[in-house]
Amino acid sequence: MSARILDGKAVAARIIEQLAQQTERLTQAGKRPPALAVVLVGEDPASAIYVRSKKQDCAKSGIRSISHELPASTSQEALLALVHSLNADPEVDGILVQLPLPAHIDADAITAAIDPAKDVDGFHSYNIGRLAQKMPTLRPCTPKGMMTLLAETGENLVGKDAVVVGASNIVGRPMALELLMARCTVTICHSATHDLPAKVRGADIVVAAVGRPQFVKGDWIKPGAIVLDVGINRLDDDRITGDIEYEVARERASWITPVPGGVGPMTRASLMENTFIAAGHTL
Ligand SMILES: Nc1nc(=O)c2c([nH]1)NC[C@@H]1CN(c3ccc(C(=O)N[C@@H](CCC(=O)O)C(=O)O)cc3)C=[N+]21
Ligand SMILES: [Mg+2]
Repeated sequence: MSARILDGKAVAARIIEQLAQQTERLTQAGKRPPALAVVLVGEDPASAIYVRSKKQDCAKSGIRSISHELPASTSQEALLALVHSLNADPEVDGILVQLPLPAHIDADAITAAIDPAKDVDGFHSYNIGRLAQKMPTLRPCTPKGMMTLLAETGENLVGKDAVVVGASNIVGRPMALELLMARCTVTICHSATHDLPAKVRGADIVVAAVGRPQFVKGDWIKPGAIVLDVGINRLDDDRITGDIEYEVARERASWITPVPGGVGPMTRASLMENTFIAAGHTL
């Protein structure tokens, strides 16, 4: 069997097209479009590329993007002051501070300073806590995008065994909470997990979010499993590859996300959706 492809790029384009129609209706009704403040500190080339694509997504969605590009030498106090002013600005609905931040800045303190109602990344403890209590508010973008892709499969998720490989605050943990809310039985694996292959072999749904190329081997995949690959690993020749051994995995999976063109574009589409929600609109 060869897996069906979960085409994140196509699904994301459809979501953004629908948001564009919604903005059109808002502006025709005399309302302002949703506004997203994007804060970039320093010159990390990957971050600069991501921020540029987020601005393009805003343009396509009709969202106003407000860009703040600060030097790498920016102090923690100056960045906190910017966050506080964006929190207080009624023209700003969503705030995204691009990660990673320079080492001299405490990223957790910045995340905590963002008004939870404007936290379109869904990283703030309040938003994570709401998700943990199955009363989600703004949901972390990458997990949210993966849940949208799972819905695209049309499969009933209830009772499925899900294995999340990677336990980060921004992907693995919130993805486990999303899958739990969808009534999967969830196992979170991390660097201290014993016999990872056995855990993955039992999974109906596999999520790989470890940030190491081809870390999850294709022959660990249970035949018929749904496979979601969060990895964006840049190779020496500038191509990108996922966390899963794709060529082998796709011969066993029922559905699989490609890299690129899978989870990444869905993260960005979810960010646009969250900006609408933060602006007080329903989708
Ligand atoms: N505050 C904050 N929020 C984030 O959501 C955030 C962040 N910081 N820092 C960096 C990571 C990474 N991330 C990606 C989003 C989309 C793609 C994406 O669209 N990837 C495309 C293209 C990949 C490429 O060619 O480089 C794809 O997978 O097809 C990748 C990576 C968001 N992040
Ligand atoms: Mg995000």
